[in-house]
Amino acid sequence: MQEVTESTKGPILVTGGAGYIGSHTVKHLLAQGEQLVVLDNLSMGHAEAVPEGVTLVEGELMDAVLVDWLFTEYKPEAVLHFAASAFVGESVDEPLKYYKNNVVAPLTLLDAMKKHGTLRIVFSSTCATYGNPQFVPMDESHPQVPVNPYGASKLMLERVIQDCEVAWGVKSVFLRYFNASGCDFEGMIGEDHEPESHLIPRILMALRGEIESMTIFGTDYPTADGTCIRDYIHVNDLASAHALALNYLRGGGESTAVNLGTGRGFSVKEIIATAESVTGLKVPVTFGPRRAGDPPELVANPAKAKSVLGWEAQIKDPRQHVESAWKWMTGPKGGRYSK
Ligand SMILES: NC(=O)c1ccc[n+]([C@@H]2O[C@H](COP(=O)([O-])OP(=O)(O)OC[C@H]3O[C@@H](n4cnc5c(N)ncnc54)[C@H](O)[C@@H]3O)[C@@H](O)[C@H]2O)c1
Ligand SMILES: O=c1ccn([C@@H]2O[C@H](COP(=O)(O)OP(=O)(O)O[C@H]3O[C@H](CO)[C@H](O)[C@H](O)[C@H]3O)[C@@H](O)[C@H]2O)c(=O)[nH]1
Repeated sequence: MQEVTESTKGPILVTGGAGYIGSHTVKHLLAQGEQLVVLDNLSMGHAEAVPEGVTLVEGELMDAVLVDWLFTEYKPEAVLHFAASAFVGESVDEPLKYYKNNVVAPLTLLDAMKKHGTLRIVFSSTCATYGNPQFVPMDESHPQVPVNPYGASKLMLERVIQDCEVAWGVKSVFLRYFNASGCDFEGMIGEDHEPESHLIPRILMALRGEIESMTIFGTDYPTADGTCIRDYIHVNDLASAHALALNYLRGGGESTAVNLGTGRGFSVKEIIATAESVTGLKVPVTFGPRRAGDPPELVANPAKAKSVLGWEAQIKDPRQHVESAWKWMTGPKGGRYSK
């Protein structure tokens, strides 16, 4: 591996850097002295989530002229590609939105990378590419048979990037995140989706009376308490994985795919109990049917991330996930950006 020094670090293009995971990663990379430019159409992201010192270009990934200009202007040496539509349930109802935004739009990005000779990409993939578990914990060799359009769209882009490597040499790290959760511990950036469909924010919104109750989607899964099990990975752990993946590629690492999870699963009911314990408040709960597209259990085997990238989750206790999300929601911004 080649050594990465300050002089070998060039600018990084971060698509979707104004979003939830992107903005936490931008904060982390900025603190490491990286030069960053964010492209985000602010469909889900927030200008306020992008820190001072980072250029935000508000625009559309699908806009070939804009994306070409970005590469000419900033000459990025690598791309962190977060921009996507990312709700499993919505993808079942609106598959075309997912195939357009998660497969078609990034082709513009890859075209520009090819044209400008940018040969490194870290791609936000997902455990949703695996589908229903054939064994748990799931390692990267688990068959990829997605059970929702979101997972299918992410798997398609993995394949597209692999084909581009054969054709013109782009090197990639596919980071297959499990369930991103929690917020930065300072409480000044966090998760603010409209609408919000993720479990922990929905629980906390119910606690704050922002919604009447939170609905548990399915209590008849083949799990100990009948609710779905997920591996909740703290957003700051995801941020540090991106820094390591970037330096791995800079050091000449071969293309690879790694799971990002803790290796431990928690049921929906266990997360609700954790939120009640952290806040001392009772969550108003209703019971609903299963949500289409939800596998019963998704838990990572994260061993490869450790051996290849030297990464391991540091924030494994779900209490810390809930505490940091609660801090964001009850902090000065009240869990919402002003713009
Ligand atoms: N949240 C999770 O649990 C999770 C798990 C696995 C993978 N991922 C992946 O991680 C990435 C980030 O997820 P997130 O939770 O931060 O989502 P997010 O919606 O908060 O962030 C995505 C960002 O991309 C921007 N964007 C979307 N389409 C765009 C386009 N066409 N042009 C320009 N900008 C665009 C949005 O405005 C938003 O700021 C996504 O690719 C998602 O699929 C998320
Ligand atoms: O109000 C709610 C919200 C969620 N859930 C349940 O909580 C679990 C987690 O759901 P989330 O919506 O928080 O997360 P998903 O597992 O659907 O999806 C997230 O993680 C995936 C990987 O598992 C994807 O990559 C995706 O981008 C990301 O949104 C699921 O069993 C879901 O059915 C509820 O019971 N009630």
